Amino acid sequence: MSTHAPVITVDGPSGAGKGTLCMLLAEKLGWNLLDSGAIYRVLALAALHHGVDTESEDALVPLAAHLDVQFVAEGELVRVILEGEDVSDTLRTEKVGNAASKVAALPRVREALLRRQRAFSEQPGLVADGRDMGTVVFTSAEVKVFLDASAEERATRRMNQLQKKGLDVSFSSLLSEIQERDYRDRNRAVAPLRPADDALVLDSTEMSIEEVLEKVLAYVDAKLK
Ligand SMILES: Nc1ncnc2c1ncn2[C@@H]1O[C@H](COP(=O)(O)OP(=O)(O)O)[C@@H](O)[C@H]1O
Ligand SMILES: Nc1ccn([C@@H]2O[C@H](COP(=O)(O)OP(=O)(O)O)[C@@H](O)[C@H]2O)c(=O)n1
Repeated sequence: MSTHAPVITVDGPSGAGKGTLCMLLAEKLGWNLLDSGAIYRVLALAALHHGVDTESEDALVPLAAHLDVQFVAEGELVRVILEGEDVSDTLRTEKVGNAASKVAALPRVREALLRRQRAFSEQPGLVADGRDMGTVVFTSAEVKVFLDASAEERATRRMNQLQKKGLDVSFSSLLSEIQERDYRDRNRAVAPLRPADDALVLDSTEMSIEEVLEKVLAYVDAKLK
């Protein structure tokens, strides 16, 4: 049995900059990284591939328990392999994000994915990105951050991100998708999106990526001392 590894949790809504911050933190500290949203996305995609209803808890639980997924580090990128197929690009679409937030609202589905997420906690430490990392999955984490930003700023960031990939997207449809997903994530009965009582809450609306990283690194230093 391995000794306890320290954990930093970063929770918050879509587009707040969690993935970016977690990647930079993991790189800087040389720690492992858990993108828990990718696990919910993979499950949603597996359901779509197998024609399983994304609202049927009974059908989704066995799929969640037997998910054949691998996360393969490739330089700075992590490739996601589902049932032998590289699904890294498909996974990031809004369609899959939206389906992920539907499967993620089902209590027994969340339960089935808990162990898989906790298994990422290995030496020398873990940076965990999600919605309930600090409130449910790693409640005794040494450092907890809740990263937020206004919905308009998050939709703008997502639009720029998609445009850089050559995708044509409308701001208004992105904003309403983000608002719909926020509402579902914040109001579900199990593991709703909210800051842990002991989390540092950071509103990044007016902050650059560098400013967010600097502030969080200073907080991590102070907490781990
Ligand atoms: N503080 C920030 N200011 C401006 N853009 C940001 C900031 N943080 C992240 N971004 C950009 O916003 C987009 C969404 O960030 P991401 O890390 O994927 O968010 P999340 O994981 O919370 O959904 C990315 O293109 C990223 O480069
Ligand atoms: N720990 C987590 C992570 C994601 N999720 C769900 O999975 C969806 C996709 O998560 P994500 O982190 O990949 O989404 P983005 O923030 O990248 O848009 C979210 O909208 C949540 O509904 C969750 O319920 N719990």
